[in-house]
Amino acid sequence: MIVGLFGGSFNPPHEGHLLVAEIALRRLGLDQLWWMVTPGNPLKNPMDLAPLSSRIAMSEQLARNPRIKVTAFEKTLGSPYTALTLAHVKSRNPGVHFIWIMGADGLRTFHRWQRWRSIVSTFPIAVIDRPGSTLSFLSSKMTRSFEWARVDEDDAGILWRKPAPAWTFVHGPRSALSSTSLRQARPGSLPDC
Ligand SMILES: Nc1ncnc2c1ncn2[C@@H]1O[C@H](COP(=O)(O)OP(=O)(O)OP(=O)(O)O)[C@@H](O)[C@H]1O
Ligand SMILES: O=C(O)c1ccc[n+]([C@@H]2O[C@H](COP(=O)([O-])O)[C@@H](O)[C@H]2O)c1
Repeated sequence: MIVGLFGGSFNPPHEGHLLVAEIALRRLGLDQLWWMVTPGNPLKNPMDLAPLSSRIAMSEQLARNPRIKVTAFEKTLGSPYTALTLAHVKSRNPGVHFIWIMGADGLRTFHRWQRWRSIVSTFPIAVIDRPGSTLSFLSSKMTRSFEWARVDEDDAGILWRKPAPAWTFVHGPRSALSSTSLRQARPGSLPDC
């Protein structure tokens, strides 16, 4: 069993997220993708965040692929920190191969995530291209520190077999959508916090 972990604020979810999920399913050879709606990104302003229940409901409406499972179990864990989530997931699911999935813009701040080196050492990471961040791997502290652990994109389909640290950068169709632009275009459309 190969499972992709795709964490996000999804505030709101959009077609760009769906594209990332579909690319990950196909290119990484995933059996499932867990669309993990965070209780709150520790690096983002909570004032801008719609309630978890509405971000879950909107995600479920958007992600109809039966191999995509929308979940918010980090809320139950009581922690928004990815390092802790991954340690929990790993200990609870022996025998399952996990891959952490993120958009290329995430590389810019990855070294500010709590215990980021431990994240890199827990599961392989697939970075999916995003407009404006195609070259983020050149300057990211994470990718520079772990340059030796880069896996060729041609081997994305066997990334799950590689012991962490291992990461790859996946190119493909791109979407310029962002939750920020949607919030700005439809300021009244999200439920009040
Ligand atoms: N258009 C996109 N292309 C590629 N990756 C994306 C895209 N939109 C979001 N992602 C990735 O999806 C994950 C969740 O992103 P998030 O929910 O923060 O959306 P966002 O559009 O970046 O939101 P915001 O504009 O509020 O920061 C992150 O890993 C992010 O990099
Ligand atoms: O663990 C951290 O310190 C940390 C810091 C920033 C972001 N994250 C996680 O990164 C994922 C993407 O967040 P976002 O807000 O960019 O969609 C989401 O699962 C967050 O919980 C995690």
